Amino acid sequence: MEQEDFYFPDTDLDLSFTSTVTDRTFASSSARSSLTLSFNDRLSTSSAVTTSSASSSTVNHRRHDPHWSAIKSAKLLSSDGNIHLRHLKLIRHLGTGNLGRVFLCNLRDSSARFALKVIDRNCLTTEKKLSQVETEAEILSLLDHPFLPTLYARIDESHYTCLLIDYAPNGDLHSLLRKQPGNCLPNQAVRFFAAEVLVALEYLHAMGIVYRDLKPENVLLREDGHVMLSDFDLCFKSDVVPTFKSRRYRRTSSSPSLRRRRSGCFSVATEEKYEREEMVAEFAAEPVTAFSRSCVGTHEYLAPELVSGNGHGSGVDWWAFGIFLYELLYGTTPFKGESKEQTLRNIVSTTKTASFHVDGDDSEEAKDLIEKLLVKDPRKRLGCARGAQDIKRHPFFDGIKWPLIRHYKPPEEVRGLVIKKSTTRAHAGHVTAVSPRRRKSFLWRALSYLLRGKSSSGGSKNQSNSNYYHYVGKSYVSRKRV
Ligand SMILES: Nc1ncnc2c1ncn2[C@@H]1O[C@H](COP(=O)(O)OP(=O)(O)OP(=O)(O)O)[C@@H](O)[C@H]1O
Repeated sequence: MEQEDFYFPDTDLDLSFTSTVTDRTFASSSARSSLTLSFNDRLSTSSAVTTSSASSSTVNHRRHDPHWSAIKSAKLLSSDGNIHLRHLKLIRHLGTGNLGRVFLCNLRDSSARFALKVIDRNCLTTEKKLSQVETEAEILSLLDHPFLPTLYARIDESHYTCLLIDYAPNGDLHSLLRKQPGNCLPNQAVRFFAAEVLVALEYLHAMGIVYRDLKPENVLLREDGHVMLSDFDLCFKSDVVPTFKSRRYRRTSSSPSLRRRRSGCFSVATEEKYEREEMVAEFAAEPVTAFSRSCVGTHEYLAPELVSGNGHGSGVDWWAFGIFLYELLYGTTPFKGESKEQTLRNIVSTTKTASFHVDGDDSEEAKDLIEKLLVKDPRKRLGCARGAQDIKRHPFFDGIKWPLIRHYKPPEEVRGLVIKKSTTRAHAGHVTAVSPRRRKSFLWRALSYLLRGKSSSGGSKNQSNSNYYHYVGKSYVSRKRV
């Protein structure tokens, strides 16, 4: 069937959003919804997020990104220098969330694809929902990380607020899990996805942002198979004081000489362990003073301190990370009861702990990590004192070179994960490699330098000599001075 295009007419906005073309809606019917129950909205150290315009300027390292180029061109052509809804072409409906609908779209005369989150403010019945829209827009405008979406533009027109962000065509992890035998992923794939989510959470915490809605449904997958956390309406923002300290660290690990099972760049130790002590310089930026009383999140992922309503901080994300790991490995969550109330009772019960019904070589380290994350007292929970650093050092993640994580190969063997090869390279370039344009200009300069040299040697004798003496004379003078 031929795909019908939708253009935003200049005047009648309502018609633009009555798209009947619905493709796969990523949120499956079994997806768990987030709840927002407020015990007390006063946030002690957290600052209320205020409205701001969308990230308007291109950050330097992304200036060659095709999305930013498309935005720049559209702004140049726009009479007032801003992106408007009339500049966008809707391609299809991607899904509907708590606040609005999400569409796949592109800018007219450009092939760069975006996701457009459209929020009809007239349909938001409570102040809380309106403030969630502002929270999401504000958090998005702060982000600049490969595992988090970029906000290209915020468009406020009529009663609509629209957020133009990165499109993740590979669906979400929840849908991917449902395609696997036993609804769970092999250990290597879990290590890959969990490591990327951990790095994204680390970044959010370093910005003072507590995420509060980690679950596979909110982990979207980019075209190149890498993750992109989504949904920031439940976040809260707090102060964070980064620290950089040296610390003596006792490390249990496998002997480097032992054989390791490999899968791409990720490897799992299978044999003996030994202990060694290291001095490590550690950067930690955990918002340890973050405090909120709002009970928000998804039942099965709520931390006990969140359920009890006595106040919580960034530790709720590390608890949720433990549940997330458990779900990826075992296909279910550890405290799930027959009803939502029972689930909450299981979470706060001091006697109920996560049970592990699957055994195997690989699961021992995962089990240990999950147990350390699912500690009911947040003061004793892994990650709550120094943040992601402590979690990264757990043996479950042994062998991962964290600074290179963006360049690891996604687990292609996972059923239903379609990875576009060309974009993997293109995206990797976005992080560290020299961009094609810079490379071109470098080559051009090198070439013109060579050509100048060539014309000097091949040109008239006089010119050649003058260049030669000039060079020798200069270097002679400078040598003497040194
Ligand atoms: N950037 C994106 N790329 C691709 N699909 C997306 C993108 N953002 C959202 N979606 C899809 O659109 C649907 C609606 O997303 P949205 O973020 O509005 O709500 P949600 O994830 O259901 O969360 P909530 O209702 O809790 O806010 C989701 O099913 C999601 O998979």
